[in-house]
Amino acid sequence: MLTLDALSRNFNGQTVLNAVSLDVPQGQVACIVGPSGCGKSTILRLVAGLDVPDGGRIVLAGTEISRPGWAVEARKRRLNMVFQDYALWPHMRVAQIVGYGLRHLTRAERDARVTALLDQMQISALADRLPSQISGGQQQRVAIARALATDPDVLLLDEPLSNLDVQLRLDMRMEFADLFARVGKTVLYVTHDPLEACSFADLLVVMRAGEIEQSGAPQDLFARPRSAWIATLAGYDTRMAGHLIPSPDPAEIVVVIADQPVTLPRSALACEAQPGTSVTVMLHPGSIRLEPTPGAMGENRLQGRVRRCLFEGRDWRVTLGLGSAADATLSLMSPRRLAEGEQVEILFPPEAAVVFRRD
Ligand SMILES: Nc1ncnc2c1ncn2[C@@H]1O[C@H](COP(=O)(O)OP(=O)(O)OP(=O)(O)O)[C@@H](O)[C@H]1O
Repeated sequence: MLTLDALSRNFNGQTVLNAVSLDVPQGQVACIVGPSGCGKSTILRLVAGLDVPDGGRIVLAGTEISRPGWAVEARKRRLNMVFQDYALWPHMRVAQIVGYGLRHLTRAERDARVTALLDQMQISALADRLPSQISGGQQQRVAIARALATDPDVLLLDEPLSNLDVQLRLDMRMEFADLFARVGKTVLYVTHDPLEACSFADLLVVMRAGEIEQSGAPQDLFARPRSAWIATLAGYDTRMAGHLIPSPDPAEIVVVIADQPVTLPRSALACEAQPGTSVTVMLHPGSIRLEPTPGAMGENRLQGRVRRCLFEGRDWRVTLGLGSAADATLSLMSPRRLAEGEQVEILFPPEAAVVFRRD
């Protein structure tokens, strides 16, 4: 288990981490996501031993490794880090780079381990190349092979895919999912892309302004985001302003959006709220339909008029205006083009919506 216990860090009087607590069980992959400057890399640097906290402590496998004014040296921690720019030594060959941390072994032992690692990362053919003679994706693999060489308990990765092109990023997500499952290490992975994180995270940790806003299994977090901001990260692109009116059933809420009532389960509401409260109803475009879902019961319906219809490569992204209210819009993906000004009815299942108080 890797434990961050009320970890705090200040720079020049500014709080960059504010009492961050997190448990990552042995062998699990935790992905920290959040906007630039929220403190993600600061956490990695503290865990790596490149920095010391101002408050709290870090415990690895039951042993304290960091607290204010004291830290186990970085090289004595059983962890390795893969940096965003890979930090490969330019004058060394791939096999030398991977074997660098194994100089205490005999030549034969080291060679065998390096061969196995190159094989595992599918870069055996590159053993004699310099970093300048291999691609970004290959450099990435070398950096990971080097990090795995000393068999650390924890692997730290800081935005490892950010320098790769879109297709390679997608391929590497799959590779990471396989690799992490195979090596069984505890992994702390920093990214600003929640969809990248979802591919392989056991635990998704959403940070904002130096604090953890929500953490949990990606599926749970995406199904029940705790704030409108996390819902946006999770792809709930459609935001509709409305207000609550009394509901005849205590298990449900009724929200009026552009004069049209919709009924939702009370569990859709992220906080306590009384009738009259202004709320934002959020939906994933994928859960909004133009035709009734066969067999679905109790779908909500809203009438709207097409404002814009933009082609997005496969489907059309349609923006609808609802009623006369300027702020009541909705976007959905349609397999066919809709004409601007066309009147349409959309449907969505009640359990697809999440609702937040609008302050
Ligand atoms: N050594 C330092 N001295 C002063 N301020 C620092 C230092 N390191 C980080 N900061 C500040 O702390 C805040 C958090 O930085 P951090 O690098 O952890 O953010 P991040 O979430 O990793 O961002 P990014 O996604 O851009 O890498 C930023 O405002 C940054 O400017």
